[in-house]
Amino acid sequence: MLNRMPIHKYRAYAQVDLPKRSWPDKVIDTAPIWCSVDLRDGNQALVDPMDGARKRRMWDALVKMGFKQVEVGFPSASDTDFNFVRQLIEENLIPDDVTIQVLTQAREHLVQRTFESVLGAKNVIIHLYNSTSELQRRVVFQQDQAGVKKIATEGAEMVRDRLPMLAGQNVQLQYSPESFTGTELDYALEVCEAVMDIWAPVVDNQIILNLPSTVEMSTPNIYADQIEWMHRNFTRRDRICLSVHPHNDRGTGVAAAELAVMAGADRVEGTLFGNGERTGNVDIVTLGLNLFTQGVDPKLDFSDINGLMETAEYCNQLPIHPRHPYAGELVHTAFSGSHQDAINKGMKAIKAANSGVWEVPYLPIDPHDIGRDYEAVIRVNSQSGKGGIAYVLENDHHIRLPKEWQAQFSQVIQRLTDASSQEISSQEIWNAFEKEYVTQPEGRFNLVNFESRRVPGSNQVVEVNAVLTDNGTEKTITGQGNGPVNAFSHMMRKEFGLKFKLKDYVEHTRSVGSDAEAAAYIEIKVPDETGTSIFGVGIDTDITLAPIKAVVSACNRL
Ligand SMILES: CC(=O)SCCNC(=O)CCNC(=O)[C@H](O)C(C)(C)COP(=O)(O)OP(=O)(O)OC[C@H]1O[C@@H](n2cnc3c(N)ncnc32)[C@H](O)[C@@H]1OP(=O)(O)O
Ligand SMILES: CC(C)C(=O)C(=O)O
Repeated sequence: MLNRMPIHKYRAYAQVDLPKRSWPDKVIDTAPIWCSVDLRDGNQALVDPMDGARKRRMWDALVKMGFKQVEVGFPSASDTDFNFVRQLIEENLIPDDVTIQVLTQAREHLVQRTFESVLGAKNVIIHLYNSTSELQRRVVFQQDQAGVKKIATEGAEMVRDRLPMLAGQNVQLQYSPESFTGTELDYALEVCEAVMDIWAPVVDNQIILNLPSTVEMSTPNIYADQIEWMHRNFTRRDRICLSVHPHNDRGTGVAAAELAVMAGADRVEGTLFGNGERTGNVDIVTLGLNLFTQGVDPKLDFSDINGLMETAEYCNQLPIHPRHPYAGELVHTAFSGSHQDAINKGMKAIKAANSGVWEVPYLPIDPHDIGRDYEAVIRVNSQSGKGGIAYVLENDHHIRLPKEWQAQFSQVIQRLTDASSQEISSQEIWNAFEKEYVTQPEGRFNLVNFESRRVPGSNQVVEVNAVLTDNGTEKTITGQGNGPVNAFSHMMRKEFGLKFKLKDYVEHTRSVGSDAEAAAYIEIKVPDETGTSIFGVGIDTDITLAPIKAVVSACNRL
Protein backbone atom coordinates (compact mmCIF):
# COMPACT_ATOMS: atom_id res chain seq x y z
CA MET A 1 0.00 0.00 0.00
CA LEU A 2 1.21 3.48 -0.83
CA ASN A 3 2.32 5.34 2.29
CA ARG A 4 1.24 8.94 1.99
CA MET A 5 2.58 9.96 5.41
CA PRO A 6 6.23 11.14 5.56
CA ILE A 7 7.28 8.84 8.39
CA HIS A 8 10.93 9.24 7.47
CA LYS A 9 10.82 12.70 9.11
CA TYR A 10 10.39 11.27 12.59
CA ARG A 11 12.55 9.28 14.99
CA ALA A 12 11.61 6.82 17.71
CA TYR A 13 12.19 8.04 21.26
CA ALA A 14 14.97 6.20 23.07
CA GLN A 15 14.14 3.87 25.92
CA VAL A 16 15.69 4.26 29.37
CA ASP A 17 18.11 1.63 30.59
CA LEU A 18 16.62 1.06 34.04
CA PRO A 19 17.31 -2.41 35.40
CA LYS A 20 14.74 -3.64 37.91
CA ARG A 21 12.49 -0.63 37.53
CA SER A 22 10.25 -0.57 40.58
CA TRP A 23 7.42 1.77 39.60
CA PRO A 24 5.23 -0.86 37.88
CA ASP A 25 4.66 -2.51 41.27
CA LYS A 26 3.76 0.67 43.10
CA VAL A 27 0.26 1.76 44.07
CA ILE A 28 -0.72 5.39 44.63
CA ASP A 29 -2.26 5.48 48.07
CA THR A 30 -1.83 9.16 48.96
CA ALA A 31 -2.31 12.29 46.94
CA PRO A 32 0.86 14.06 45.78
CA ILE A 33 1.45 17.72 46.66
CA TRP A 34 -0.57 19.61 44.07
CA CYS A 35 0.55 22.87 42.54
CA SER A 36 -1.85 24.69 40.25
CA VAL A 37 -0.20 26.43 37.33
CA ASP A 38 -3.47 27.76 35.89
CA LEU A 39 -2.46 31.35 36.51
CA ARG A 40 0.91 30.92 34.79
CA ASP A 41 1.26 28.03 32.31
CA GLY A 42 -2.48 27.98 31.72
CA ASN A 43 -2.57 31.74 31.36
CA GLN A 44 0.38 31.98 28.97
CA ALA A 45 -1.45 29.64 26.55
CA LEU A 46 -4.60 31.74 26.26
CA VAL A 47 -5.66 33.76 23.25
CA ASP A 48 -6.47 36.58 25.65
CA PRO A 49 -4.48 36.19 28.87
CA MET A 50 -6.53 36.68 32.02
CA ASP A 51 -7.09 40.22 33.20
CA GLY A 52 -7.06 41.08 36.89
CA ALA A 53 -10.71 40.10 37.44
CA ARG A 54 -10.35 36.72 35.76
CA LYS A 55 -7.10 36.02 37.61
CA ARG A 56 -8.81 36.88 40.86
CA ARG A 57 -11.74 34.56 40.17
CA MET A 58 -9.38 31.70 39.30
CA TRP A 59 -7.34 32.36 42.43
CA ASP A 60 -10.41 32.30 44.67
CA ALA A 61 -11.58 29.02 43.13
CA LEU A 62 -8.16 27.38 43.49
CA VAL A 63 -7.86 28.39 47.13
CA LYS A 64 -11.43 27.33 47.87
CA MET A 65 -10.89 23.86 46.45
CA GLY A 66 -7.83 23.39 48.63
CA PHE A 67 -4.67 24.06 46.62
CA LYS A 68 -1.83 24.83 49.02
CA GLN A 69 0.61 25.83 46.26
CA VAL A 70 -0.36 28.05 43.36
CA GLU A 71 1.95 29.42 40.68
CA VAL A 72 0.39 32.86 40.42
CA GLY A 73 2.27 34.17 37.44
CA PHE A 74 5.40 35.19 35.66
CA PRO A 75 5.65 38.60 37.37
CA SER A 76 8.45 39.90 35.18
CA ALA A 77 6.42 39.21 32.04
CA SER A 78 3.83 41.95 32.36
CA ASP A 79 2.36 44.57 34.64
CA THR A 80 -0.82 42.52 34.82
CA ASP A 81 1.10 39.59 36.29
CA PHE A 82 3.22 41.76 38.58
CA ASN A 83 0.26 43.78 39.83
CA PHE A 84 -1.80 40.67 40.45
CA VAL A 85 0.90 39.24 42.71
CA ARG A 86 1.12 42.55 44.54
CA GLN A 87 -2.66 42.67 44.92
CA LEU A 88 -2.72 39.20 46.48
CA ILE A 89 -0.08 40.25 48.99
CA GLU A 90 -1.22 43.77 49.73
CA GLU A 91 -4.90 42.90 50.04
CA ASN A 92 -4.10 39.95 52.30
CA LEU A 93 -5.76 37.47 49.99
CA ILE A 94 -3.35 34.61 50.63
CA PRO A 95 -4.35 32.25 53.44
CA ASP A 96 -1.55 31.46 55.87
CA ASP A 97 -1.33 27.85 54.70
CA VAL A 98 -1.08 28.72 51.01
CA THR A 99 2.20 29.33 49.19
CA ILE A 100 2.41 31.43 46.07
CA GLN A 101 4.91 30.46 43.40
CA VAL A 102 6.42 32.77 40.79
CA LEU A 103 8.37 31.80 37.67
CA THR A 104 11.40 33.49 36.22
CA GLN A 105 14.01 32.94 33.55
CA ALA A 106 17.67 32.98 34.58
CA ARG A 107 18.18 36.62 33.61
CA GLU A 108 19.26 39.31 36.05
CA HIS A 109 16.55 41.94 35.44
CA LEU A 110 13.81 39.32 35.36
CA VAL A 111 14.98 37.71 38.59
CA GLN A 112 15.15 41.12 40.24
CA ARG A 113 11.61 42.05 39.21
CA THR A 114 10.39 38.63 40.35
CA PHE A 115 11.82 39.17 43.82
CA GLU A 116 10.25 42.62 43.98
CA SER A 117 6.87 41.14 43.16
CA VAL A 118 6.79 38.84 46.19
CA LEU A 119 8.04 41.20 48.88
CA GLY A 120 5.91 40.76 51.98
CA ALA A 121 4.33 37.41 51.08
CA LYS A 122 4.36 34.96 53.98
CA ASN A 123 5.13 31.83 51.91
CA VAL A 124 6.84 31.97 48.53
CA ILE A 125 8.34 29.57 46.02
CA ILE A 126 10.79 31.21 43.62
CA HIS A 127 10.82 29.07 40.50
CA LEU A 128 13.80 29.35 38.14
CA TYR A 129 13.97 27.60 34.80
CA ASN A 130 16.06 27.24 31.73
CA SER A 131 15.80 24.82 28.89
CA THR A 132 18.40 22.06 28.93
CA SER A 133 17.34 19.92 25.96
CA GLU A 134 19.76 18.94 23.26
CA LEU A 135 17.61 20.63 20.61
CA GLN A 136 17.25 23.92 22.49
CA ARG A 137 20.93 23.98 23.37
CA ARG A 138 21.64 23.71 19.67
CA VAL A 139 19.04 25.98 18.11
CA VAL A 140 17.88 28.40 20.82
CA PHE A 141 20.91 29.01 23.00
CA GLN A 142 23.61 27.90 20.59
CA GLN A 143 25.56 26.66 23.56
CA ASP A 144 27.12 23.37 24.51
CA GLN A 145 26.23 21.49 27.68
CA ALA A 146 28.65 23.54 29.78
CA GLY A 147 27.20 26.80 28.42
CA VAL A 148 23.62 25.89 29.23
CA LYS A 149 24.60 24.57 32.65
CA LYS A 150 26.16 27.97 33.24
CA ILE A 151 22.83 29.68 32.49
CA ALA A 152 21.31 27.51 35.22
CA THR A 153 24.06 28.07 37.77
CA GLU A 154 24.26 31.80 37.10
CA GLY A 155 20.50 31.99 37.48
CA ALA A 156 20.73 30.03 40.73
CA GLU A 157 23.32 32.51 41.98
CA MET A 158 21.12 35.48 41.00
CA VAL A 159 18.35 33.93 43.08
CA ARG A 160 20.58 33.01 46.01
CA ASP A 161 22.11 36.48 46.13
CA ARG A 162 18.69 38.11 46.37
CA LEU A 163 17.36 35.91 49.18
CA PRO A 164 18.18 38.61 51.81
CA MET A 165 15.51 40.75 50.09
CA LEU A 166 12.95 38.24 51.41
CA ALA A 167 14.33 37.93 54.93
CA GLY A 168 11.59 36.93 57.37
CA GLN A 169 9.50 35.31 54.64
CA ASN A 170 9.24 31.53 54.17
CA VAL A 171 11.03 30.98 50.90
CA GLN A 172 11.43 27.72 49.04
CA LEU A 173 13.40 27.45 45.82
CA GLN A 174 12.44 25.52 42.73
CA TYR A 175 14.45 24.72 39.64
CA SER A 176 13.15 23.23 36.38
CA PRO A 177 15.43 21.86 33.68
CA GLU A 178 12.83 22.90 31.13
CA SER A 179 12.39 20.47 28.20
CA PHE A 180 13.60 17.72 30.53
CA THR A 181 12.10 15.07 28.25
CA GLY A 182 14.41 16.25 25.47
CA THR A 183 17.44 16.28 27.78
CA GLU A 184 19.96 13.47 28.31
CA LEU A 185 19.27 12.07 31.79
CA ASP A 186 22.82 12.26 33.07
CA TYR A 187 23.07 15.86 31.91
CA ALA A 188 19.73 16.82 33.49
CA LEU A 189 21.03 15.29 36.72
CA GLU A 190 24.30 17.17 36.45
CA VAL A 191 22.51 20.52 36.01
CA CYS A 192 20.07 19.87 38.86
CA GLU A 193 22.94 18.85 41.14
CA ALA A 194 24.84 22.02 40.23
CA VAL A 195 21.84 24.19 41.09
CA MET A 196 21.45 22.26 44.33
CA ASP A 197 25.08 22.91 45.21
CA ILE A 198 24.41 26.65 44.99
CA TRP A 199 21.12 26.69 46.86
CA ALA A 200 22.28 24.20 49.53
CA PRO A 201 18.82 22.89 50.45
CA VAL A 202 18.17 21.26 53.80
CA VAL A 203 15.76 18.53 54.81
CA ASP A 204 13.41 21.07 56.39
CA ASN A 205 13.48 23.34 53.38
CA GLN A 206 13.86 21.11 50.38
CA ILE A 207 14.63 22.28 46.91
CA ILE A 208 11.83 21.53 44.49
CA LEU A 209 13.34 19.88 41.43
CA ASN A 210 10.66 19.95 38.80
CA LEU A 211 11.17 17.63 35.83
CA PRO A 212 8.77 18.74 33.14
CA SER A 213 7.62 16.91 30.08
CA THR A 214 7.55 20.37 28.55
CA VAL A 215 6.69 18.52 25.36
CA GLU A 216 5.32 15.03 25.86
CA MET A 217 7.49 12.91 23.56
CA SER A 218 7.15 9.30 24.63
CA THR A 219 4.85 6.72 26.10
CA PRO A 220 4.19 7.39 29.80
CA ASN A 221 6.20 4.35 30.92
CA ILE A 222 9.33 6.02 29.56
CA TYR A 223 8.58 9.22 31.50
CA ALA A 224 8.16 7.03 34.58
CA ASP A 225 11.52 5.42 33.88
CA GLN A 226 13.11 8.87 33.58
CA ILE A 227 11.60 9.98 36.88
CA GLU A 228 12.67 6.78 38.64
CA TRP A 229 16.15 7.14 37.17
CA MET A 230 16.44 10.68 38.56
CA HIS A 231 14.89 9.64 41.86
CA ARG A 232 17.51 6.89 42.23
CA ASN A 233 20.46 9.00 41.14
CA PHE A 234 20.02 12.31 42.97
CA THR A 235 22.72 12.58 45.62
CA ARG A 236 20.66 14.33 48.31
CA ARG A 237 17.23 12.86 47.73
CA ASP A 238 16.05 13.72 51.24
CA ARG A 239 16.59 17.40 50.50
CA ILE A 240 14.56 17.26 47.31
CA CYS A 241 10.88 17.55 46.67
CA LEU A 242 10.67 15.74 43.33
CA SER A 243 8.06 17.43 41.18
CA VAL A 244 6.64 16.66 37.74
CA HIS A 245 4.99 18.94 35.27
CA PRO A 246 3.48 16.87 32.48
CA HIS A 247 2.06 18.22 29.26
CA ASN A 248 -0.33 16.30 27.09
CA ASP A 249 1.04 16.39 23.54
CA ARG A 250 0.47 12.66 23.02
CA GLY A 251 -2.77 12.65 25.00
CA THR A 252 -1.21 10.70 27.86
CA GLY A 253 -0.45 13.49 30.32
CA VAL A 254 -2.62 11.98 33.04
CA ALA A 255 -1.05 8.54 32.64
CA ALA A 256 2.41 10.10 32.64
CA ALA A 257 1.69 11.95 35.88
CA GLU A 258 0.28 8.86 37.56
CA LEU A 259 3.20 6.66 36.54
CA ALA A 260 5.61 9.42 37.56
CA VAL A 261 4.11 9.49 41.03
CA MET A 262 4.53 5.70 41.17
CA ALA A 263 8.12 6.27 40.09
CA GLY A 264 8.90 8.57 43.00
CA ALA A 265 7.46 12.02 42.29
CA ASP A 266 6.22 13.84 45.39
CA ARG A 267 4.49 16.69 43.66
CA VAL A 268 2.49 17.39 40.50
CA GLU A 269 2.02 20.69 38.70
CA GLY A 270 -1.03 20.96 36.47
CA THR A 271 -4.17 22.89 35.70
CA LEU A 272 -7.93 22.61 36.01
CA PHE A 273 -9.32 20.59 33.11
CA GLY A 274 -5.88 20.55 31.50
CA ASN A 275 -5.72 24.05 30.05
CA GLY A 276 -2.20 24.95 29.00
CA GLU A 277 0.26 25.21 26.16
CA ARG A 278 -0.74 23.32 22.97
CA THR A 279 -2.73 20.27 24.07
CA GLY A 280 -2.50 21.46 27.62
CA ASN A 281 -0.95 20.76 30.98
CA VAL A 282 -1.90 17.67 32.89
CA ASP A 283 -5.46 17.91 34.16
CA ILE A 284 -5.54 17.98 37.96
CA VAL A 285 -9.31 17.43 38.02
CA THR A 286 -8.90 14.08 36.28
CA LEU A 287 -5.89 13.15 38.40
CA GLY A 288 -7.72 14.02 41.61
CA LEU A 289 -10.91 12.23 40.68
CA ASN A 290 -8.93 9.20 39.52
CA LEU A 291 -7.61 9.02 43.09
CA PHE A 292 -11.04 9.65 44.56
CA THR A 293 -12.62 6.80 42.58
CA GLN A 294 -9.91 4.48 43.96
CA GLY A 295 -10.87 5.44 47.49
CA VAL A 296 -7.84 7.73 47.96
CA ASP A 297 -8.40 11.22 49.42
CA PRO A 298 -7.45 13.64 46.61
CA LYS A 299 -7.01 16.48 49.16
CA LEU A 300 -8.84 18.76 46.76
CA ASP A 301 -12.55 19.48 46.77
CA PHE A 302 -14.31 18.64 43.52
CA SER A 303 -17.81 18.57 44.99
CA ASP A 304 -18.94 21.52 42.87
CA ILE A 305 -17.66 20.45 39.49
CA ASN A 306 -20.12 22.71 37.68
CA GLY A 307 -18.80 25.73 39.58
CA LEU A 308 -15.22 24.78 38.71
CA MET A 309 -16.14 24.39 35.07
CA GLU A 310 -17.88 27.75 34.99
CA THR A 311 -14.82 29.38 36.56
CA ALA A 312 -12.40 27.69 34.15
CA GLU A 313 -14.54 28.53 31.12
CA TYR A 314 -14.94 32.14 32.22
CA CYS A 315 -11.27 32.65 33.09
CA ASN A 316 -9.80 30.81 30.12
CA GLN A 317 -12.51 31.81 27.66
CA LEU A 318 -12.34 28.24 26.40
CA PRO A 319 -15.07 25.61 26.49
CA ILE A 320 -14.66 22.30 28.31
CA HIS A 321 -15.32 19.36 26.04
CA PRO A 322 -18.63 17.52 26.65
CA ARG A 323 -16.63 14.29 26.88
CA HIS A 324 -14.02 15.64 29.31
CA PRO A 325 -13.28 12.99 31.98
CA TYR A 326 -15.60 13.25 34.98
CA ALA A 327 -16.73 16.78 34.16
CA GLY A 328 -18.02 16.94 30.60
CA GLU A 329 -21.70 17.50 30.07
CA LEU A 330 -22.17 14.05 28.54
CA VAL A 331 -19.88 11.88 30.62
CA HIS A 332 -22.51 10.63 33.03
CA THR A 333 -25.06 10.11 30.29
CA ALA A 334 -25.98 6.89 28.52
CA PHE A 335 -27.98 6.98 25.31
CA SER A 336 -27.54 3.37 24.29
CA GLY A 337 -30.06 0.77 25.30
CA SER A 338 -27.87 -1.87 26.91
CA HIS A 339 -25.96 0.74 28.94
CA GLN A 340 -29.23 2.27 30.11
CA ASP A 341 -30.60 -1.11 31.07
CA ALA A 342 -27.48 -1.87 33.11
CA ILE A 343 -27.49 1.56 34.78
CA ASN A 344 -31.17 1.25 35.61
CA LYS A 345 -30.58 -2.15 37.22
CA GLY A 346 -27.39 -0.97 38.90
CA MET A 347 -29.10 2.05 40.47
CA LYS A 348 -31.85 -0.18 41.85
CA ALA A 349 -29.33 -2.73 43.13
CA ILE A 350 -27.31 -0.07 44.90
CA LYS A 351 -30.43 1.28 46.58
CA ALA A 352 -31.42 -2.20 47.68
CA ALA A 353 -27.94 -3.16 48.90
CA ASN A 354 -27.49 0.10 50.83
CA SER A 355 -23.83 -0.86 51.39
CA GLY A 356 -22.42 2.61 50.79
CA VAL A 357 -20.17 1.28 48.04
CA TRP A 358 -20.66 2.72 44.58
CA GLU A 359 -20.97 0.08 41.88
CA VAL A 360 -23.10 1.01 38.92
CA PRO A 361 -22.17 -0.32 35.49
CA TYR A 362 -20.90 2.35 33.12
CA LEU A 363 -20.78 4.99 35.86
CA PRO A 364 -17.32 5.05 37.44
CA ILE A 365 -18.34 7.88 39.78
CA ASP A 366 -21.56 8.79 41.54
CA PRO A 367 -22.52 12.07 39.84
CA HIS A 368 -23.84 13.34 43.19
CA ASP A 369 -20.29 13.29 44.61
CA ILE A 370 -19.26 16.05 42.26
CA GLY A 371 -22.46 18.02 42.56
CA ARG A 372 -24.30 16.60 39.56
CA ASP A 373 -27.80 15.19 39.74
CA TYR A 374 -29.05 12.02 38.10
CA GLU A 375 -31.21 13.92 35.63
CA ALA A 376 -28.82 13.51 32.74
CA VAL A 377 -27.72 9.95 33.49
CA ILE A 378 -30.10 8.50 30.95
CA ARG A 379 -31.16 10.32 27.83
CA VAL A 380 -33.20 8.79 25.07
CA ASN A 381 -32.68 8.67 21.32
CA SER A 382 -32.99 6.00 18.64
CA GLN A 383 -30.13 4.03 20.23
CA SER A 384 -32.05 3.64 23.47
CA GLY A 385 -34.06 0.72 24.76
CA LYS A 386 -36.91 -0.01 27.11
CA GLY A 387 -34.76 0.13 30.24
CA GLY A 388 -33.78 3.72 29.61
CA ILE A 389 -37.31 4.85 28.89
CA ALA A 390 -38.54 3.08 32.02
CA TYR A 391 -35.79 4.86 33.98
CA VAL A 392 -36.91 8.29 32.71
CA LEU A 393 -40.56 7.53 33.44
CA GLU A 394 -39.75 6.35 36.94
CA ASN A 395 -37.20 8.98 37.91
CA ASP A 396 -38.73 12.03 36.31
CA HIS A 397 -42.45 11.15 36.25
CA HIS A 398 -42.87 8.58 39.03
CA ILE A 399 -44.35 6.00 36.72
CA ARG A 400 -43.12 2.48 37.53
CA LEU A 401 -44.09 0.84 34.30
CA PRO A 402 -44.38 -2.93 34.84
CA LYS A 403 -41.56 -4.76 33.10
CA GLU A 404 -43.78 -6.56 30.58
CA TRP A 405 -45.04 -3.24 29.27
CA GLN A 406 -41.76 -1.53 28.84
CA ALA A 407 -41.12 -3.07 25.43
CA GLN A 408 -44.53 -1.99 24.17
CA PHE A 409 -44.12 1.62 25.21
CA SER A 410 -40.54 1.73 23.97
CA GLN A 411 -41.87 0.98 20.48
CA VAL A 412 -43.96 4.14 20.71
CA ILE A 413 -40.84 6.12 21.57
CA GLN A 414 -38.73 4.32 18.99
CA ARG A 415 -41.16 5.42 16.27
CA LEU A 416 -40.79 9.04 17.40
CA THR A 417 -36.99 8.97 17.62
CA ASP A 418 -36.65 7.15 14.29
CA ALA A 419 -38.86 9.77 12.68
CA SER A 420 -36.97 12.74 14.15
CA SER A 421 -33.45 11.21 14.27
CA GLN A 422 -33.04 13.27 17.41
CA GLU A 423 -32.91 12.91 21.14
CA ILE A 424 -36.33 12.90 22.81
CA SER A 425 -36.65 14.88 26.02
CA SER A 426 -38.07 13.60 29.26
CA GLN A 427 -41.08 15.90 28.79
CA GLU A 428 -41.68 14.55 25.29
CA ILE A 429 -41.52 10.99 26.62
CA TRP A 430 -44.09 11.94 29.21
CA ASN A 431 -46.30 13.61 26.60
CA ALA A 432 -46.17 10.45 24.47
CA PHE A 433 -46.98 8.30 27.49
CA GLU A 434 -49.94 10.49 28.47
CA LYS A 435 -51.28 10.49 24.95
CA GLU A 436 -50.90 6.74 24.55
CA TYR A 437 -52.32 5.68 27.92
CA VAL A 438 -53.83 8.54 29.87
CA THR A 439 -55.54 11.26 27.85
CA GLN A 440 -56.03 9.17 24.70
CA PRO A 441 -57.54 12.03 22.64
CA GLU A 442 -58.50 9.63 19.88
CA GLY A 443 -59.86 6.93 22.21
CA ARG A 444 -63.35 5.49 21.78
CA PHE A 445 -64.34 5.81 25.44
CA ASN A 446 -64.11 8.67 27.86
CA LEU A 447 -65.04 8.29 31.52
CA VAL A 448 -67.29 11.15 32.65
CA ASN A 449 -68.39 9.96 36.08
CA PHE A 450 -67.95 6.91 38.28
CA GLU A 451 -69.49 5.89 41.59
CA SER A 452 -69.38 2.65 43.49
CA ARG A 453 -70.87 1.37 46.74
CA ARG A 454 -71.09 -1.86 48.61
CA VAL A 455 -74.43 -3.61 48.17
CA PRO A 456 -76.13 -3.33 51.60
CA GLY A 457 -76.04 -6.62 53.48
CA SER A 458 -73.18 -8.01 51.36
CA ASN A 459 -69.49 -8.02 52.22
CA GLN A 460 -68.43 -8.93 48.73
CA VAL A 461 -70.75 -7.39 46.16
CA VAL A 462 -70.18 -3.91 44.84
CA GLU A 463 -72.54 -1.89 42.68
CA VAL A 464 -71.10 0.64 40.24
CA ASN A 465 -72.62 3.48 38.23
CA ALA A 466 -70.61 5.02 35.45
CA VAL A 467 -71.18 7.67 32.83
CA LEU A 468 -69.03 7.27 29.68
CA THR A 469 -68.98 8.68 26.22
CA ASP A 470 -68.70 6.13 23.43
CA ASN A 471 -67.39 7.93 20.37
CA GLY A 472 -68.94 11.11 21.76
CA THR A 473 -72.31 9.66 22.75
CA GLU A 474 -72.97 9.67 26.48
CA LYS A 475 -74.09 6.45 28.13
CA THR A 476 -74.85 5.53 31.73
CA ILE A 477 -74.10 1.98 32.76
CA THR A 478 -74.66 0.14 36.01
CA GLY A 479 -73.74 -3.30 37.22
CA GLN A 480 -72.43 -5.44 40.05
CA GLY A 481 -69.33 -7.48 40.75
CA ASN A 482 -67.02 -8.55 43.57
CA GLY A 483 -65.08 -5.30 43.41
CA PRO A 484 -65.20 -2.02 41.45
CA VAL A 485 -62.67 -3.10 38.80
CA ASN A 486 -64.34 -6.45 38.32
CA ALA A 487 -67.85 -4.92 38.15
CA PHE A 488 -66.78 -2.16 35.77
CA SER A 489 -64.95 -4.58 33.43
CA HIS A 490 -67.99 -6.80 33.38
CA MET A 491 -70.18 -3.82 32.38
CA MET A 492 -67.78 -2.79 29.63
CA ARG A 493 -67.91 -6.25 28.14
CA LYS A 494 -71.69 -6.46 28.46
CA GLU A 495 -72.67 -2.96 27.32
CA PHE A 496 -70.20 -2.55 24.48
CA GLY A 497 -69.71 -6.15 23.35
CA LEU A 498 -65.99 -6.07 24.14
CA LYS A 499 -64.13 -9.34 24.50
CA PHE A 500 -61.34 -9.34 27.06
CA LYS A 501 -60.24 -10.90 30.32
CA LEU A 502 -58.65 -9.04 33.20
CA LYS A 503 -55.15 -10.43 33.60
CA ASP A 504 -53.15 -8.29 35.96
CA TYR A 505 -53.51 -5.16 38.01
CA VAL A 506 -50.95 -3.08 39.95
CA GLU A 507 -51.15 0.31 41.59
CA HIS A 508 -48.69 2.63 43.32
CA THR A 509 -48.63 6.21 44.55
CA ARG A 510 -46.69 8.67 42.41
CA SER A 511 -45.50 10.77 45.32
CA VAL A 512 -46.02 11.24 49.02
CA GLY A 513 -48.53 13.66 50.56
CA SER A 514 -52.28 13.93 50.96
CA ASP A 515 -52.86 14.99 47.35
CA ALA A 516 -50.64 12.20 46.03
CA GLU A 517 -51.78 10.64 42.81
CA ALA A 518 -52.10 6.92 42.30
CA ALA A 519 -51.00 5.24 39.09
CA ALA A 520 -52.85 2.03 38.24
CA TYR A 521 -51.83 -0.43 35.54
CA ILE A 522 -54.25 -2.96 34.08
CA GLU A 523 -53.40 -5.77 31.72
CA ILE A 524 -56.24 -7.30 29.72
CA LYS A 525 -56.01 -10.29 27.43
CA VAL A 526 -57.91 -10.84 24.21
CA PRO A 527 -59.35 -14.36 24.31
CA ASP A 528 -58.45 -15.28 20.74
CA GLU A 529 -55.72 -17.46 19.35
CA THR A 530 -53.24 -14.55 19.49
CA GLY A 531 -53.80 -14.09 23.23
CA THR A 532 -52.65 -10.48 22.86
CA SER A 533 -52.04 -8.54 26.07
CA ILE A 534 -53.19 -4.96 26.17
CA PHE A 535 -52.25 -2.47 28.81
CA GLY A 536 -53.99 0.52 30.23
CA VAL A 537 -52.99 3.20 32.72
CA GLY A 538 -55.12 5.29 35.03
CA ILE A 539 -53.88 8.21 37.08
CA ASP A 540 -56.00 9.85 39.74
CA THR A 541 -55.83 11.14 43.27
CA ASP A 542 -58.67 8.73 44.07
CA ILE A 543 -57.21 5.25 44.41
CA THR A 544 -60.55 3.67 43.43
CA LEU A 545 -60.86 5.74 40.30
CA ALA A 546 -57.31 5.17 39.04
CA PRO A 547 -57.82 1.47 38.12
CA ILE A 548 -61.22 2.23 36.54
CA LYS A 549 -59.52 4.78 34.33
CA ALA A 550 -56.91 2.12 33.59
CA VAL A 551 -59.63 -0.25 32.35
CA VAL A 552 -61.01 2.52 30.10
CA SER A 553 -57.46 3.14 28.86
CA ALA A 554 -56.98 -0.54 28.03
CA CYS A 555 -60.39 -0.76 26.33
CA ASN A 556 -59.47 2.23 24.18
CA ARG A 557 -56.35 0.32 23.08
CA LEU A 558 -58.19 -2.90 22.23
C1 LIG B 1 7.91 25.96 28.98
C2 LIG B 1 7.48 27.26 29.59
O1 LIG B 1 6.34 27.39 29.75
S1 LIG B 1 8.61 28.38 30.03
C3 LIG B 1 7.71 29.81 30.42
C4 LIG B 1 7.36 30.55 29.19
N1 LIG B 1 6.55 31.68 29.51
C5 LIG B 1 6.68 32.82 28.94
O2 LIG B 1 7.53 33.01 28.11
C6 LIG B 1 5.70 33.88 29.28
C7 LIG B 1 6.32 35.12 29.78
N2 LIG B 1 7.46 35.57 28.98
C8 LIG B 1 7.61 36.82 28.59
O3 LIG B 1 6.76 37.67 28.81
C9 LIG B 1 8.88 37.16 27.90
O4 LIG B 1 9.36 36.05 27.21
C10 LIG B 1 9.91 37.68 28.90
C11 LIG B 1 9.41 38.96 29.53
C12 LIG B 1 10.16 36.67 30.00
C13 LIG B 1 11.22 37.89 28.22
O5 LIG B 1 10.99 38.76 27.16
P1 LIG B 1 12.08 39.13 26.07
O6 LIG B 1 13.43 39.14 26.66
O7 LIG B 1 11.61 40.36 25.41
O8 LIG B 1 11.95 38.05 24.95
P2 LIG B 1 12.28 36.54 24.81
O9 LIG B 1 11.51 35.72 25.77
O10 LIG B 1 12.02 36.27 23.40
O11 LIG B 1 13.82 36.37 25.12
C14 LIG B 1 14.50 35.34 24.60
C15 LIG B 1 15.89 35.40 25.09
O12 LIG B 1 15.94 34.89 26.39
C16 LIG B 1 16.76 33.70 26.43
N3 LIG B 1 16.12 32.82 27.33
C17 LIG B 1 14.98 32.13 27.15
N4 LIG B 1 14.70 31.42 28.25
C18 LIG B 1 15.65 31.69 29.14
C19 LIG B 1 15.88 31.26 30.45
N5 LIG B 1 15.02 30.43 31.07
N6 LIG B 1 16.92 31.73 31.11
C20 LIG B 1 17.77 32.57 30.50
N7 LIG B 1 17.60 33.01 29.25
C21 LIG B 1 16.55 32.58 28.59
C22 LIG B 1 16.74 33.22 25.00
O13 LIG B 1 17.86 32.44 24.70
C23 LIG B 1 16.76 34.51 24.24
O14 LIG B 1 18.07 35.00 24.26
P3 LIG B 1 18.67 35.89 23.02
O15 LIG B 1 17.89 37.16 23.06
O16 LIG B 1 20.08 36.05 23.40
O17 LIG B 1 18.46 35.10 21.79
C1 LIG C 1 8.72 26.25 33.34
C2 LIG C 1 8.46 24.83 33.05
C3 LIG C 1 8.23 24.03 34.28
C4 LIG C 1 7.32 24.64 32.15
O1 LIG C 1 6.33 25.30 32.20
C5 LIG C 1 7.39 23.52 31.22
O2 LIG C 1 8.45 22.94 31.08
O3 LIG C 1 6.38 23.21 30.60
